[in-house]
Amino acid sequence: MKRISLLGASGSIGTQTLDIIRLHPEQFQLTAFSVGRNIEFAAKVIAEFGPDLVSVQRREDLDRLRPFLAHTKAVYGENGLLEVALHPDSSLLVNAVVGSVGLVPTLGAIEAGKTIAIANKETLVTAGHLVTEAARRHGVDLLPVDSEHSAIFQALNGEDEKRISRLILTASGGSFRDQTRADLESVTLEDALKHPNWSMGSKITIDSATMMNKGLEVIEAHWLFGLPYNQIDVVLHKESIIHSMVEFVDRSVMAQLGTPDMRVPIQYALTYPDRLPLPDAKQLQLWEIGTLHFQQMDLERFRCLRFAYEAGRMGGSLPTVMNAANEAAVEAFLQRKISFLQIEELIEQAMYHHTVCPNPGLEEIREIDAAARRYVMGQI
Ligand SMILES: NC(=O)C1=CN([C@@H]2O[C@H](COP(=O)(O)OP(=O)(O)OC[C@H]3O[C@@H](n4cnc5c(N)ncnc54)[C@H](OP(=O)(O)O)[C@@H]3O)[C@@H](O)[C@H]2O)C=CC1
Ligand SMILES: CC(=O)[C@@H](O)[C@H](O)COP(=O)(O)O
Ligand SMILES: [Mn+2]
Repeated sequence: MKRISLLGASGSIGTQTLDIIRLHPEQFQLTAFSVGRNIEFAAKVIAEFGPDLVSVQRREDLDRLRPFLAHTKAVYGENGLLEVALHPDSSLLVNAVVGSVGLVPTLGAIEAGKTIAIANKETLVTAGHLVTEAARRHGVDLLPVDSEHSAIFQALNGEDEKRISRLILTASGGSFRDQTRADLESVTLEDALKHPNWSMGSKITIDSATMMNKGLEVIEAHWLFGLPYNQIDVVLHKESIIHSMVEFVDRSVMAQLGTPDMRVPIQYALTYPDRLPLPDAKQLQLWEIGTLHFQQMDLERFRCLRFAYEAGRMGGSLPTVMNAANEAAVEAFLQRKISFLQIEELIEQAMYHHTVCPNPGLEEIREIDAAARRYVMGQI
């Protein structure tokens, strides 16, 4: 029996993780979980799974949750996320929270020797050097949940990194893949939230539309698989059937395919190195799809992808700034305070304005993250 702590249970990845736990009650048990503001959902999870611990984002929400607690202890805020991650009975942390708020609980769980199933890419982007170094020191596995990284992990199948020549991430192109830059001047929030292939939380859906999602994923791949940026490529593949590829030194390319369904990589991270059936996942029938399309990425059309390569290559605190500026700008777009194209303008300004700190520690990361958010808010 694997006992699981789950951060971000009420989100898109969180609810699908609960589906997997529900599907295999003999394999998995939910020990502790967090939500943000969705208290009704937390009450349902407590009634169904009877976990030991729940964390909510805000202290004032504890009163709303109290009538549903029974034997479940309730905590709140960033310390609450850490307490969930550190629950002594859990051996696995599924980090499905959105944003760099996931960093401290991830580092805490690694230091406590727990396996990490990581969906929360912002944590790896903002402080990949700290997370991977802590995982190495404590002998902890970082198991990818993100579909592209799970695809690479599966295609690698334990091969030594010396035999890899290139990682090839696929990008759907997001909501505006067929629009020109001129078209982007007048797109709306509603348009941006319509992802062609995946149903996901609002922040990542906007990231897909700006192509920042792929930028974050390039940096995530660098940290998870230890390859330099000149060995990480992106190809536009509008069907999202090939989830990513690995090219080996002999030019052989391994790809992982499947119909778009996040429960597949989530379940693989939970069962690794084993596999379990997922009977109601739609079988891939290539004849139904007929044709798969591929296109070279245009880094002027998708400027956020260029920013991410620049931030990743420069390293130090620049990825922290890019990530925090993106989080703040996307939040402002979701609140209709800025236009779609202002997201990338604000990120570029924040990166330009920052003096890079070469090897930031946790406290510096937190300060630089907060400063980048303040900078973006000050420009709006
Ligand atoms: N959705 C997907 O298919 C994929 C997602 N990812 C990554 O997984 C992560 C989660 O994405 P997704 O599930 O789509 O996001 P959602 O927005 O659907 O869910 C986010 C979760 O985090 C909680 N949350 C948000 N802010 C805070 C906070 N400050 N403190 C505590 N909890 C908070 C939310 O709580 P509440 O709703 O209760 O307020 C919710 O449970 C992201 O990093 C994303 O990039 C990666 C690959 C695919
Ligand atoms: C499902 C998943 O992993 C998302 O990150 C997805 O990849 C988004 O698609 P694009 O960023 O390629 O549009
Ligand atoms: Mn992805």
